[in-house]
Parts: sequence; structure tokens; C-alpha cells
Amino acid sequence: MMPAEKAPLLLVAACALIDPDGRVLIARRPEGKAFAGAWEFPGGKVEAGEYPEAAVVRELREELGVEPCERCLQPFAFASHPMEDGRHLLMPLYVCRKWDGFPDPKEGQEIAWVKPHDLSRYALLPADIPLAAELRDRL
Ligand SMILES: Nc1nc2c([nH]c(=O)n2[C@H]2C[C@H](O)[C@@H](COP(=O)(O)OP(=O)(O)OP(=O)(O)O)O2)c(=O)[nH]1
Repeated sequence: MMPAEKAPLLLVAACALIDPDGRVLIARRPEGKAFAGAWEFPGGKVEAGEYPEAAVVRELREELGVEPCERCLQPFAFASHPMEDGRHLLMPLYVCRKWDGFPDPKEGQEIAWVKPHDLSRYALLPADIPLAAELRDRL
């Protein structure tokens, strides 16, 4: 899709949790959500007045019951992607290697710990495909 010259931005913040073996946590969007069945990095929309790191902490808590160390969220890459509804997605992706708690899917989503070079085997959301390539090449 050709990007439109003007489009309202949708700001979403996401995070790749990295375990001690270098695997990345991805989650499968549950039934009932837009893009159900696609794999993504945990995260969600940044609320009005919220900064992106706080949005990541809030979403990881809500979706997975984990408490990342906010200082340990490391900016890694971003997605800039035209959406089908006419908006334009801008999504910083952080990486995080330190958190409290054990990731436990709270919203019926499936989760997987995946080696970066295996991320391409999963049906990721389109905006995430270049991010997966960056994780493979730079992590
Ligand atoms: N969380 C997340 N969203 C992504 C990724 N890649 C991508 O294109 N998106 C898109 C899908 C959605 O259009 C949007 C995020 O919306 P969402 O529905 O997950 O956010 P949310 O949890 O705040 O949603 P809600 O409360 O409105 O249901 O960003 C990704 O890796 N992680």
C-alpha cells in the first residue's frame, strides 16, 4: 500500500522480552481482537498523556502479569506502517532483559519464546516483519 501523504498517527508501544537464552517472547492476538491469530510483540496503544515507556510497563502488566524494570527498557527500533483503516502506525519497539514475575498470558493469548532467526516462521503482523529482521540481525 502506498503511504498517504497525510494520515492520523496511531502511537503504539511494544516490547521484546529477551530471556537468558536470547529468545524473544511473542504473543498471538486472541479471538475477538483485530488481527486475531497474528503474532506480535506485547504492547498496545499509548494513551493520551502517557509516555511510551509507561505504556509498555502498563501493557506488560495487563497482558502478561510481568513487571519490567522501566529503566531497563532499551529503545531498539521502530515500525512506521500505513494501516488499512487510513491511519499510520508509529510503534517504538523496546527490548527488555530484566523483569519481575513469570510471563502468564492474561488475555487468552498464546505466547511463544522464539530464537530471533526463527521469528520469520511465525505469521507476524505486517508492521512487525522488518522488526523481526532487525532482531535477527542486531540482537
Ligand atoms: N501490541 C502490538 N500491536 C501491534 C504490533 N504490530 C502492529 O501492527 N500492532 C498494531 C495492531 C493494532 O492495530 C495496534 C495495537 O492495538 P491493540 O489493540 O493491541 O492495543 P491495546 O491493547 O491498547 O488495545 P485495546 O485496549 O484498544 O483493545 O497496533 C505489535 O507488535 N504489538
